[in-house]
Amino acid sequence: MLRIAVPNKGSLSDPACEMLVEAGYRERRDRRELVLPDPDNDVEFFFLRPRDIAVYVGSGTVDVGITGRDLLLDSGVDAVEHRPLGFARSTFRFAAPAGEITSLEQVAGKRVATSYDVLVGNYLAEHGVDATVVHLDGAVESAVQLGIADVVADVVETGTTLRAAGLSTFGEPILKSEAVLIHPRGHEVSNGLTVLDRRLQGVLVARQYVLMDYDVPVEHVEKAVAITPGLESPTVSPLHNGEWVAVRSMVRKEATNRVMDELYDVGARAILVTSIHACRI
Ligand SMILES: Nc1ncnc2c1ncn2[C@@H]1O[C@H](COP(=O)(O)OP(=O)(O)OP(=O)(O)O)[C@@H](O)[C@H]1O
Ligand SMILES: O=P(O)(O)OC[C@H]1O[C@H](OP(=O)(O)OP(=O)(O)O)[C@H](O)[C@@H]1O
Ligand SMILES: [Mg+2]
Repeated sequence: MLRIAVPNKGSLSDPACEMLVEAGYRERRDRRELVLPDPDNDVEFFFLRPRDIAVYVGSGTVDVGITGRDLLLDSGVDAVEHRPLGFARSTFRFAAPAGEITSLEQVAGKRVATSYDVLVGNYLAEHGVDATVVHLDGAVESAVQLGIADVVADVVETGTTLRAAGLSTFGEPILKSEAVLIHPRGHEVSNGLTVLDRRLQGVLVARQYVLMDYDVPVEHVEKAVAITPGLESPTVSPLHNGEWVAVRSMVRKEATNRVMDELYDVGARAILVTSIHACRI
């Protein structure tokens, strides 16, 4: 039975649970439930603090987990990323009062407040910057105003929290993060993990693609399929009226309207778009 660690709180928790349900796993009914057996799918879920998940996975006490790339790197444990999961996207950045500190070099000798000491300490060391890391549990944006630090290093999504605290980012992002599926380093990939991974990949593809159907005159079919090449190759079916064919293809969701316009321009008609509920690629 595959043991899977899932965040029980915070930004990662709800989208992780939604993704697992979409992938066909059992749903947690009560947020206080910490262990959820799912014998039908031969897995068992453990709901753990997001920051602890890499520690459990690294120690091999659970087989696989969902956490943030930033949390994985900050944990310093022997676990590796198996697949990015496309949610809880953020950057990890330095910030300081607008105009006061504008480059990484200027961080030398300063105090940097963060909840991610290892991540920040490693980054500073790699860039030859000698600074003091001040550990805080959260709400680090207030650290400068309250005088405990000169700079903060934290998760930035929209930047609203930083702006509200009068801080501006500077330097390159330390990291681009998102939720990731992780497993212990050097671990043989089990059949259970392969199935979980394929299911999650199915959810990602179903979210990223739509199915597009259209009719096109035979003489324009090559131009049309060049616009919708699909993953392998589009399906082209005969129509009762032999001068036309029907085409079905997967198209990236964000390109839907551009592709429909282009198809229309080459003579396609009756262009229909449907969402993909589930898939195995
Ligand atoms: N606003 C956000 N947008 C996207 N991802 C975020 C955001 N805030 C935190 N994260 C991600 O969530 C993970 C942090 O987990 P953490 O336990 O700190 O949750 P949290 O969302 O900060 O909740 P809480 O502060 O209530 O515990 C990291 O991977 C981080 O990148
Ligand atoms: O760029 P934004 O869209 O404003 O989002 C980023 C903020 O979200 C998270 O904070 P959270 O609410 O989890 O509080 P915390 O600092 O206590 O973890 C993160 O730590 C940032 O503070
Ligand atoms: Mg937080």
